[in-house]
Amino acid sequence: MLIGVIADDFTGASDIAVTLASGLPGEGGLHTVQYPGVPDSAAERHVEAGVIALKSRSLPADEAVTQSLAACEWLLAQGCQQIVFKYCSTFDSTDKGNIGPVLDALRQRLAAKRVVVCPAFPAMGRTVYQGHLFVWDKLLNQSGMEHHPVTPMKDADIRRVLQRQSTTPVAHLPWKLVNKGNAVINEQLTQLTETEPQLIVVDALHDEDLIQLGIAVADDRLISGGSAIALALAHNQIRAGRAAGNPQKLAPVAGPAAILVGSCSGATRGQIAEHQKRWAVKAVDIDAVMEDKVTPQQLAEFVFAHQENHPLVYSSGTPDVVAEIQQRYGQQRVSAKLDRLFGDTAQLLVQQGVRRLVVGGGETSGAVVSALKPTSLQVGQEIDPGVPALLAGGEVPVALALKSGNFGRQDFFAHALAVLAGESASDIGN
Ligand SMILES: Nc1ncnc2c1ncn2[C@@H]1O[C@H](COP(=O)(O)OP(=O)(O)O)[C@@H](O)[C@H]1O
Ligand SMILES: O=C(O)[C@@H](O)C(=O)COP(=O)(O)O
Repeated sequence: MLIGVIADDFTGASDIAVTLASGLPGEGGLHTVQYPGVPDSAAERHVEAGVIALKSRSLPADEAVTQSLAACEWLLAQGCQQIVFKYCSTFDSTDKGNIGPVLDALRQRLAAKRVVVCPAFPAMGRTVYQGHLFVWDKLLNQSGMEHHPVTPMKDADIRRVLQRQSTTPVAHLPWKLVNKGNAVINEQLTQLTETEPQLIVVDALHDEDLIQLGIAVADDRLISGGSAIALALAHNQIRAGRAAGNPQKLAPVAGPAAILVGSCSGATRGQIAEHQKRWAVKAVDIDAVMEDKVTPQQLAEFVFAHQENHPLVYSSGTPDVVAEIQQRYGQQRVSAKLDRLFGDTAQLLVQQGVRRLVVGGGETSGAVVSALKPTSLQVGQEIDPGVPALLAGGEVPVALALKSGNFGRQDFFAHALAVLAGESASDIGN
């Protein structure tokens, strides 16, 4: 294994996995496998990039650190020369962690003097300029992320957000220097860290900035960012003659399907509304969930009764509704109950024959995949930016798509089911 990634959630893991598997256009990528949690045995020899998906974004910081260090040890034992810590392109975290504490711990473990921090993902409108994170034309704290149910983002200055979480000094590399290309970036990163280690927030507006940054840090032991930090990482390995850039293909999976959605983002709520115009949709009643009155069996019955209509089950609510529910029951209790319900439902659905599963939301995806317990996920074609088709091996293969809350076209859910089955969008009546 050449490159090892520690991802703080499951959708983020598949986002960076497809970036590594795709590589730069015309060059090919790395043979990439996503692991749900730290594996208890060695990776297969042909794996060039291993992405460990943790559900650490919402854990207390000390637990996130312990899990991230365990992931790092396993990746090092597989031979990785470079470790990437992948967090969200909207830098999802709280003042108590977890990005800063995990970076501090990994930096010490890997004796890294300079660690780049770049959540930019230009394909999805996330750019970093003057140390501030934008989502399209809005500052992060005015983008809707200020209402996130678990990690509300109320400050767009990534330098300030990170410094509140980290004991390592935070520096900044502005775009006017990034724009000069990889040699200048490399030189600047070294200069900034001459006297002491630093976490360096790097501006990036275009994919090309991230490609130049990726080339500049080719020999860094530890780097960090959103998925676009990996744009040039396959290129670095191919250029060094350590990888050949072979494409990866997954066989399509037919059979019963279900869509489970726990993301409350504006994008996801729009996608649910679009889905509802044509297909079968069921909202779960949160009060009933909190009183244990909603069972996986009920949800499975709905799914199997509507197989012809791409059945979708969701818990998602508007910011007002979410705030009210959280006030009544407590955020952690609500999330724990919903995670459990979606995980148990996914398990039952697969037992009863579901072979294609699309999930909306990072935490929700973590709950679903953890309940299914696949040992690894093969990475296939990109369904939409940042969302690949995945294949959970085992006795019965299950095709998965794990959609980040904020990602995906308007008709994502039906489109993803079609792609997993190897159909074109027109086959589902578009
Ligand atoms: N109606 C609701 N009220 C309160 N919390 C909810 C509701 N529906 C889902 N949640 C919780 O909101 C969180 C959404 O996070 P996640 O699944 O990661 O989505 P995203 O990818 O948009 O961040 C989960 O913890 C989920 O359990
Ligand atoms: O970087 C991103 O935006 C995604 O890869 C990601 O981490 C998604 O997290 P969720 O929005 O919680 O699904």
